[in-house]
Amino acid sequence: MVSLSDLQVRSLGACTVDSPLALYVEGRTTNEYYVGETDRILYDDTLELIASRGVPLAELPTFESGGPRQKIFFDPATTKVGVVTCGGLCPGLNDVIRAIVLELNTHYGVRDVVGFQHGYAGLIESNGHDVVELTPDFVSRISERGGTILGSSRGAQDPSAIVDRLVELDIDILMVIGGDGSMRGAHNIGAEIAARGLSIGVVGVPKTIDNDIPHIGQSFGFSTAFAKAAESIKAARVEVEAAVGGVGIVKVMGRHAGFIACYAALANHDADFVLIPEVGFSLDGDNGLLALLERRVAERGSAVIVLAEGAGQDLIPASDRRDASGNAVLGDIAGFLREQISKDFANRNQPLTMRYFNPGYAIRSVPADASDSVYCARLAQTAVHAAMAGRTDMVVGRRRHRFVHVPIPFVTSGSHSVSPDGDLWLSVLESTAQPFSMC
Ligand SMILES: Nc1ncnc2c1ncn2[C@@H]1O[C@H](COP(=O)(O)OP(=O)(O)OP(=O)(O)O)[C@@H](O)[C@H]1O
Ligand SMILES: O=P(O)(O)OC[C@H]1O[C@](O)(CO)[C@@H](O)[C@@H]1O
Ligand SMILES: [Mg+2]
Repeated sequence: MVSLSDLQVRSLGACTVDSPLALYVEGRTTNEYYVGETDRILYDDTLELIASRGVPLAELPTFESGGPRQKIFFDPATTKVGVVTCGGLCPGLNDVIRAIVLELNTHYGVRDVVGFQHGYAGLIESNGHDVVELTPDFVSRISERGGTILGSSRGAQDPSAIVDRLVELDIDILMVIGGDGSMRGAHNIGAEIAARGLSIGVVGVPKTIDNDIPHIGQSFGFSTAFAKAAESIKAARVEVEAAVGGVGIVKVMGRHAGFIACYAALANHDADFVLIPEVGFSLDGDNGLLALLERRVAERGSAVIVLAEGAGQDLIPASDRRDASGNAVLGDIAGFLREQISKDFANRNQPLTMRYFNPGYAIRSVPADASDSVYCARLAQTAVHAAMAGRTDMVVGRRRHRFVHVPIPFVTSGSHSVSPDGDLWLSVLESTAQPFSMC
């Protein structure tokens, strides 16, 4: 059960420096669009949930609000900030970098901003990666490009060596743009900083096209990524409708969470089946995928399956392979399904035209769309406000339209996934007309 103490954000110390942004917030109190500095944002969103806690108002779990403060911890004239991007690519990484640099420069007057190349590896001196000066000019057009101008990487790095490097370079704030693994790394760096009694802030902007980081609302780039995946589903629909016995399989990313598959399928209602890691399915039996597929092709002439890469892993031999960061390398469920479906149609002498689409990296290497660009900029601005106010070991998020600060240990204590009992999965079932249980 979440408690207020889980949501307390760590601070480097008292805020005693006048913020250059003080005028913007002077005299403002909480309203529909703004949350006052001393006010907090509710974790629960229904009366019943709140009432069920049975605690006084002041003890309800609540988040610290994001946004500029009147007083800040760091003196902008002497503050140096480092930025790093880690893990897989995601639309909007460059938008976040750009907005961090511009917010620091334009509003706070922080001139000293540097970028570390290729993730945490760039913070290990012996790796020999250059430290890049991030100026407003340098970042002005970068959001037009996909990827990250800083590069990224996976793989473990020693937090002690990273803190040595931060100290050597006089960094006051490290901004980490990365996924769950990166945030675990950021927490370890923050712990090493605290153990040495240093005043270096570590603030994260969570990144994941899988949308699997909990408590932050929707992650940036997710919407761009699923829109791109939806293009392949549309193409699959066109292909299978023109074929005899057309069956399309569209495999999309989603190691442990099926959000991309669900949203991409819902985007244009072109899917007949959506298979995700959170909901098991069988191949055989009256309610198994093969029988259902056979019936759907008989009824409608064709079918499209949207497949998250992490779905149906229990149907194929388990692999103990891991990537450099320790993430499980998944088995090839798409290859397995193609083979099984082909065999099944052949056994029944039913014509089959299989069309396989794997949009793969194409959905995460594109630039952010306009909506995601706005979201990236606002998350980055919120992260800068938090960092300048001395907050540390935290990430920014947006819950029910309010920007919030979330402690890193809270976001890394679990993961966000599609609930089989939730309204998103119900929408998918309604859209595809696939049965509630395929087992
Ligand atoms: N448990 C952990 N503890 C400390 N550092 C970690 C941990 N997991 C990952 N990291 C570090 O964070 C960086 C990125 O991690 P990872 O490759 O898992 O990607 P990620 O941040 O989770 O992004 P995504 O999974 O969305 O691509 C790597 O340098 C890795 O060493
Ligand atoms: O090939 P890479 O870079 O390890 O990334 C693959 C993984 O990255 C993710 O997109 C998360 O960033 C997963 O969905 C996917 O399995
Ligand atoms: Mg991850």
